[in-house]
Amino acid sequence: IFQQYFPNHLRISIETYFQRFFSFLYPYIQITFNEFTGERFMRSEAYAAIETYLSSSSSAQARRLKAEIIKNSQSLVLTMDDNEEVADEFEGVKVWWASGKNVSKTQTFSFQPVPADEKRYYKLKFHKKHRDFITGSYLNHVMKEGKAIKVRNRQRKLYTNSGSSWSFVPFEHPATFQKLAMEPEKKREIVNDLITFSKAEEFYSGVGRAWKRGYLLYGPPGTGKSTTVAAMANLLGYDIYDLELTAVKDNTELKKLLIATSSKSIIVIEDIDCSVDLTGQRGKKREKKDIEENDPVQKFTKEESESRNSKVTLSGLLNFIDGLWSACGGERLVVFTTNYVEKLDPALIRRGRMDKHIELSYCSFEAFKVLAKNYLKLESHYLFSTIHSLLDEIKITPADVAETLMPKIAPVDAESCLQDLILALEGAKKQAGMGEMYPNLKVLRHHQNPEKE
Ligand SMILES: Nc1ncnc2c1ncn2[C@@H]1O[C@H](COP(=O)(O)OP(=O)(O)OP(=O)(O)O)[C@@H](O)[C@H]1O
Ligand SMILES: [Mg+2]
Repeated sequence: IFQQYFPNHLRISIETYFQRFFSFLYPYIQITFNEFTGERFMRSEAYAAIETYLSSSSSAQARRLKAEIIKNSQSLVLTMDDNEEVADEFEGVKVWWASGKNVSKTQTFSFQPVPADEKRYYKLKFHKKHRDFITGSYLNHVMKEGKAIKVRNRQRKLYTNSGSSWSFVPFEHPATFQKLAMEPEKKREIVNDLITFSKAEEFYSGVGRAWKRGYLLYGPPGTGKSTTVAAMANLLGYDIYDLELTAVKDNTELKKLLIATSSKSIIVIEDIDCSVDLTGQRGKKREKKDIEENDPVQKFTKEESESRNSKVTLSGLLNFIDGLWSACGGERLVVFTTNYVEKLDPALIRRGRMDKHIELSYCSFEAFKVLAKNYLKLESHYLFSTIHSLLDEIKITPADVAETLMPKIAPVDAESCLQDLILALEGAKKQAGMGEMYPNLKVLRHHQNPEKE
């Protein structure tokens, strides 16, 4: 009726006045965040951040939810369904979020049903007196929090290098510091160091250093070096880049790999002493240093040609650790593990490159108690005192202790496991004694049955 009886120009001005009048009375402001903006196939970053941000409050408030599987089919995430509304409060200001979708049918002729083109959006509604606060601090908070939740929820990855690129599998190692057999004091120190590092972005930029930290884990085989790396990744929620140096062609490829790593990650080089020929390279490095003092240009060309036709060198590795870091931002840990710390070049492990040196050693009684609790659910036992005095005398790795404590029959018989451990320790003690008496005698290890010896 309105369209029929009012002339066109009158209709437009009535509509405009009506809208003005309405917005004068209506005290709220709305902002729409569309899922797709501009390029049809680029999902809006803001929309994704809002979706994750709202997933926590919406699962408590909304009546209709959408479920989605993330983390490699392991956990469900709930977000609000279309046309739902949830309220949120930030620093005492209340806002409302509503979800919705616009459906536009595509006009193509086909016998098969064409899926409708759905455009989802979130609408934010707030009182107009909070305009500056909402468009400033509140939306910043939403974006930041949304991204942080996404990082927490993501499936973490374990990368390995193949050629000059990384390939990955989901990282699902269950190791935690809680379960790690180590003196409590040392454990606390490492955990504090890691957490301080992960929160120290401002400190690092304040003192003008790249946000990275180097750890050197050393100790005999089976003392938990690799397990500690996994526990570090789990504690901080980082990805792991397991760098196999022997598979890297040259220094250039090493740099390429480095640049391709992401922020919030641990770059591990296991058994660093076996990866590069450090003694050989040290000689070369000295020679190079002499040249450098005499003729910098000649030194440069020599290094260039060396890096092009040889394998990874010590100097390449050193550049890898500190040369390029400042260029690619973000937090990173570099971890080296080795069985022979004394074999390493001092240049490689000086402070500033490897900031923290952690020795992982044979199993102490404190460490044993953690293992007994993990494997046998034992807090105390009358055999503990015997084990305590044996552990003070005998060097045995946590891996060997863990092996004796592994349940071999069901139901678990804790006492027989502890007896096994005592036998193993006594066997080792006997061996050590024989070794002292006959230093040239090679004794085979029979942990389970020392009588055989
Ligand atoms: N400190 C520890 N706490 C708990 N478990 C441990 C510890 N040390 C070793 N283990 C157990 O022993 C096994 C071997 O440990 P891990 O691979 O971490 O040793 P490693 O020090 O990396 O040895 P390698 O030098 O041979 O690489 C692990 O599966 C783990 O279960
Ligand atoms: Mg290891």
